[in-house]
Amino acid sequence: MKIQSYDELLYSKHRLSLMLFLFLNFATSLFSMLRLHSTLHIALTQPVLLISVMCCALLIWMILLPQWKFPLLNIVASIIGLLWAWQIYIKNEMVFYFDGSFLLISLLSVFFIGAIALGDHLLAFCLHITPASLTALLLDNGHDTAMLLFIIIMPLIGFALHHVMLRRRDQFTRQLVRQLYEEKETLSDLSMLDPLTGLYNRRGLKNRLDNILENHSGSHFVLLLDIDHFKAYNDSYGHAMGDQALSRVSFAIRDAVRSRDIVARYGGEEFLVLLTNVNESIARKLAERIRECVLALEIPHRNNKEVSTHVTVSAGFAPMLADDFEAAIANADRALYLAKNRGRNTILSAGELELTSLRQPETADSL
Ligand SMILES: Nc1nc2c(ncn2[C@@H]2O[C@H](COP(=O)(O)OP(=O)(O)OP(=O)(O)O)[C@@H](O)[C@H]2O)c(=O)[nH]1
Repeated sequence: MKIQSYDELLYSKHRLSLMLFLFLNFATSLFSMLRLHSTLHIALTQPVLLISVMCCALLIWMILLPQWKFPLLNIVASIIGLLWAWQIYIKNEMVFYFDGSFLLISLLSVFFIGAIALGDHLLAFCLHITPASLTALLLDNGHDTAMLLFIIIMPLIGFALHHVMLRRRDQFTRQLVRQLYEEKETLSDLSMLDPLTGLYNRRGLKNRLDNILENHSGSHFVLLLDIDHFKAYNDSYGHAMGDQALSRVSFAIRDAVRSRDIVARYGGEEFLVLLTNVNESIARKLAERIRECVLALEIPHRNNKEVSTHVTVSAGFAPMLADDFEAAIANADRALYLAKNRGRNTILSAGELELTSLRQPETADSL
């Protein structure tokens, strides 16, 4: 789960709270109307009518437009709180004998709705209960002030504590989600790297390639490099020294190219460099620079005598035409094969390969 989806979860909780709040107020207002008619035979009061119409309209709106964002909880809570305060004021005038119980019951019903629907929303809860609480305290004229204050203050303390706990839990969950997400990213990054050389592996290369093909439309070249006589190197210096040589060569390759080029370990002692936004002459210069840098490492290689006394690489490169990566690799591989045949420590392009194959029939004709 990402932070965004956690926020979406919180938002849907917020939306449900608002819907429950509207429903409870709508039901209470209807109940209040029915009682007024049946027992006291008094006409409908304006605040109750407004509450029922407003709640009903908002509920229908929310049901019909589920995708609509409704950051309305605080506003709706304060408006309905004011309307209930108005209703308490009007109804208080109609109560014949004042014994304080009407105010207590009215206040309790306002708190009851707030407690059920706004338990997780301290501000909305306070906005909802404040008008009714102040109205009840004013109308009470000091008769039952202690009882009213008790009814007001106790839930407030409870909700404030509950709110602090919720905030902590929320912070903890956010931190946990963020941490898990970062760890997932790290693991995903690691799964794209070759542990010995720190270069991209095939998976990482594929990932970067997709990215490049999506965002850069320039001309790209694929360069395949292979360490010369590496089997012989392993045989005479041992596998551990072979690993060290591989690691040093990979650093040299990374250093020789530009930061925007993608360097990957493509096979055991084979490397692939994706040269982005280059023409053939720059691609050749970069390949040549790699060859020189590897040679300049001066890693002794006594079984490479026909080429050098140090570790060398051969390379073949080819343009990536029409974003066809596989075709470019196949062409670069053929050029690499020919570079090996031409004595190693050599660089050849796919273009030169074609020229060579064109010249061969000519040579045959002249013979
Ligand atoms: N030390 C070490 N050796 C490796 C690793 N991966 C591949 N190799 C060795 O690289 C050698 C590749 O040998 P070959 O494919 O025969 O090619 P080569 O000896 O380099 O000869 P040419 O490519 O024709 O110059 C094999 O001996 C593999 O064991 C590795 O991670 N560490």
